[in-house]
Amino acid sequence: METIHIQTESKKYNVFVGDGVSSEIDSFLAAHFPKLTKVLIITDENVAKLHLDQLLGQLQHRKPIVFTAPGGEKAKTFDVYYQALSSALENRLDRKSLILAIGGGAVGDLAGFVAASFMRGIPFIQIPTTILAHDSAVGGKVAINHPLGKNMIGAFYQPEAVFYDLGLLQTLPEAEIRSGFAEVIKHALIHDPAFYDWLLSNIDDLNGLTMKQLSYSLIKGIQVKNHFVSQDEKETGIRAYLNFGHTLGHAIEAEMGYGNFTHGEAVMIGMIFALKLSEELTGLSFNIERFISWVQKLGYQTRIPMHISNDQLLQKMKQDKKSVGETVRFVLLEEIGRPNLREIDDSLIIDRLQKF
Ligand SMILES: O=C(O)C(=O)C[C@@H](O)[C@H](O)[C@H](O)COP(=O)(O)O
Repeated sequence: METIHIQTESKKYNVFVGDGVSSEIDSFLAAHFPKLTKVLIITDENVAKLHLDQLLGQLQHRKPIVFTAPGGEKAKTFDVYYQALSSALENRLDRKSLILAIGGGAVGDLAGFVAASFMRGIPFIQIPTTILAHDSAVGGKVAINHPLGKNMIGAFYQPEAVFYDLGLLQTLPEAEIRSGFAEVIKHALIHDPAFYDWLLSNIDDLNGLTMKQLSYSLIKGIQVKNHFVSQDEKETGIRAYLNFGHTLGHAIEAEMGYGNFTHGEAVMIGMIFALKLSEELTGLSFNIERFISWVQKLGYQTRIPMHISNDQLLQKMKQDKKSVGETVRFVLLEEIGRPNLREIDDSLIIDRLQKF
């Protein structure tokens, strides 16, 4: 087992990574929450089928309450958030209760926001079941979506611990692997050129990832994440670099309808667009053609779906949290591992979207 120490301004906690680490949760609860009253598990319908019995088995004596959300981004609506809070109230959770988030990014975001807002905040633990969650489960961004924008209602609220059980990742469908691995590639591009080179030379088939490759990729990604969140928990500065690829990525997701296009696949298109802008505006010297053919081989789409209008995308980008006033800001790269934030004119965005 590998332990990564996360240290933000508000909280220190550990991310435990390894095959079988989720079997340590009960002893963690006993050691750290001796006065624990109730446990609410928040999961989704897909994860529940695959992993819930195994986790319930070890927590049986705590008689956990289970709230099951719909799969994917459909978990991150006002309605589902309200239902989860109602379940916490009806089952009489109190301030000595705890929430366990078992699932991917969407479940973690929902459960974290329920934990942050229930009685003004109760503890929660993340048990990620996807590759994407190496990003979303660490750093404390918790949120639900609004039809006008992704993650628009949320908080910065850190978990007590993250139990990253690699055994739970064995059943991931291909699209989910691709979605999560896009964030791994993002972490390498924004901060770690050596890791990027390693990915390029070692990863050529996302379905054939070995346990060693997977665990190395996740650990490296989490370390990059920690680098940014430990210095800027609330995104007043460098944390925004973690949003590389997300300005256009979030707009594509919103235009496609949440859940109809995976987060990571939208971010991959956003990263390619941002790399092209970087070449032009920051002088980035990078072999984009090689990058594109590598990610195409990994199964990523590299173009914006045809039916989406560029004007609509621009409107969505203006609602991005990085925008200031009406001006859209993109994370660009000066070099691999050297990001910066740039304001980009609407006319340039529209023109480059047309040529993309
Ligand atoms: O943790 C962060 O900070 C990130 O920006 C990570 C992103 O990969 C992640 O998708 C995040 O949820 C998006 O952030 P948002 O602030 O644009 O909602």
